Amino acid sequence: MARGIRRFLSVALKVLALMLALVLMIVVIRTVTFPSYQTSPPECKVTDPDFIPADEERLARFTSAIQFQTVSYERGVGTPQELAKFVHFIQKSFPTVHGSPMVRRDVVGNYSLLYRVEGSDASLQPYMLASHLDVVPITEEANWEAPPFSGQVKDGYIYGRGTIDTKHTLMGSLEALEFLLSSGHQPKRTLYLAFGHDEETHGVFGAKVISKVLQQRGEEIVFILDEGTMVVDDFFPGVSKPVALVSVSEKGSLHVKLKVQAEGGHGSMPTKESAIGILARAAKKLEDNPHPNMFGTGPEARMLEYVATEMTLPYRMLSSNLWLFSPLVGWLLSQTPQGNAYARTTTALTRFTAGNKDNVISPEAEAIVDHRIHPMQTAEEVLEFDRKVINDARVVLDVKDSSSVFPPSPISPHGKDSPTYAVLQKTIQQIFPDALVTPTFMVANTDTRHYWNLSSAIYRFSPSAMSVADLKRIHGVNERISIKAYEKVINFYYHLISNMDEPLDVKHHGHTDGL
Ligand SMILES: CCCCCCCC/C=C\CCCCCCCC(=O)N[C@@H](Cc1ccccc1)C(=O)O
Ligand SMILES: [Zn+2]
Ligand SMILES: [Zn+2]
Repeated sequence: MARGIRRFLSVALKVLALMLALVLMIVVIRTVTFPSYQTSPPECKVTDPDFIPADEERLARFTSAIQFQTVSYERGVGTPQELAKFVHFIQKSFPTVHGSPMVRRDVVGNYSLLYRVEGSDASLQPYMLASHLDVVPITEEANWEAPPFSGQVKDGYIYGRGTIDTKHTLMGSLEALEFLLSSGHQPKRTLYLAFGHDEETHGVFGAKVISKVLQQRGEEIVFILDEGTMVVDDFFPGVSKPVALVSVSEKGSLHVKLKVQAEGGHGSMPTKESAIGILARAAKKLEDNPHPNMFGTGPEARMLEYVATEMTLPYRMLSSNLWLFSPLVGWLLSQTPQGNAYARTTTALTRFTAGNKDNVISPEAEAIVDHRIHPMQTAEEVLEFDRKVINDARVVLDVKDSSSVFPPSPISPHGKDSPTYAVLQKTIQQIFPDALVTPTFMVANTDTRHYWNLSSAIYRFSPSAMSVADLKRIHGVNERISIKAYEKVINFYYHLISNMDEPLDVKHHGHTDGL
């Protein structure tokens, strides 16, 4: 009997050792042979003579744009007078764009702008560059190094709300178009510029209406480029080069309203539990029980695979073997707020409302939870998960409103077989020759959710470089962009518009990516 067990154990150990050796062999082979998704940068770089300098005039136009306080507060609550002034300023600042017979400009939904620049070849499908006119409100004004609507230049940086979200892309694309049209150039392919005025409050009066207008015109857009992820200097341990993150998809959204109604009364004679206490416990449970780590089940894995061959050995091994190491990489990512946003559906408690008097027990309390849904999850699954975690019938969970719930976006074509991704990659490499380029998804949302019906190739990329630490300036304190970075923004659009004069085809570089 004992001999039988010994024999069984010995065989089992041998099988285990064999399996381990096999796994190790696969890991090593994949690490060594993993395909490179990177191509060498094209010849033409930003130092070419046909380069638009951010001279005094262009800089002055940009800093003036920052001075318009085009704040969106809530759905339908914004700053109409500031928007009207900003729209007028744009018209005055780009006389060639606004005077050209090739350009049709429509004001949509009172303040949003839609430009159509007629291409010389009507057989080519148009493309569209999108941005937005509005900005989020100011927080912690006292902590800003320069007043938030000043556009002040300090140590080579322009400070102000909107400098990176996203008046830089709005003004940069207009500067590029103004330059091109002033030099007598007519693009071959028709180009739209679309600037919504309420992106920061769901875009229902701006981008949604622009989308309807384009749909009524029967437009099919070959690709759309909106604000989005950017070139990140310190992307991931083991990658020394900057990485240009092109978002080919976007997380879904679900804002959940939690509501508790309980007995109110005199503050001197409290019952055991209050609406505030019940709601606070429920909210804390949600914070303490995050949604499952789903790294590796969606398009986020591509983000690391595309740069795997450029990583130092240990990280290269992990990224080229996500079939095995996804749980470990997912855990590593979840250690920072930015990485965690790629790994799972996030849960943010953003509002908590209750009570209006120091000595009155509030009979009700409400909170809002802002979920951004991982591409492999649905809003229904997220709501169900929350209900189970809270497990308290006194807490009523509801979708806040219809505009705050939408699924993860479709995934746009990417990789070397996608001509639209390829033209973006080429343009990025012209402006950021050191950067690696990789697809990813957006962890925040953009106006593009209103454009899904117009194009199957929607990209979200802001052509400026920053460190991961600088990401908190977006919607935060001391939002800023360097003059050099703004210059690159202008030249990115200039090169992109020029590149779009060439036929959209695929250059066969590197290896097949199998996508
Ligand atoms: C491996 C880790 C690498 C980390 C790299 C991080 C890369 C950069 C990630 C994110 C970039 C953020 C881009 C910011 C764009 C902002 C767009 C925006 O703010 N949209 C609003 C729209 C909205 C949604 C809900 C209610 C109102 C408005 C948003 O998403 O909040
Ligand atoms: Zn934005
Ligand atoms: Zn924003």
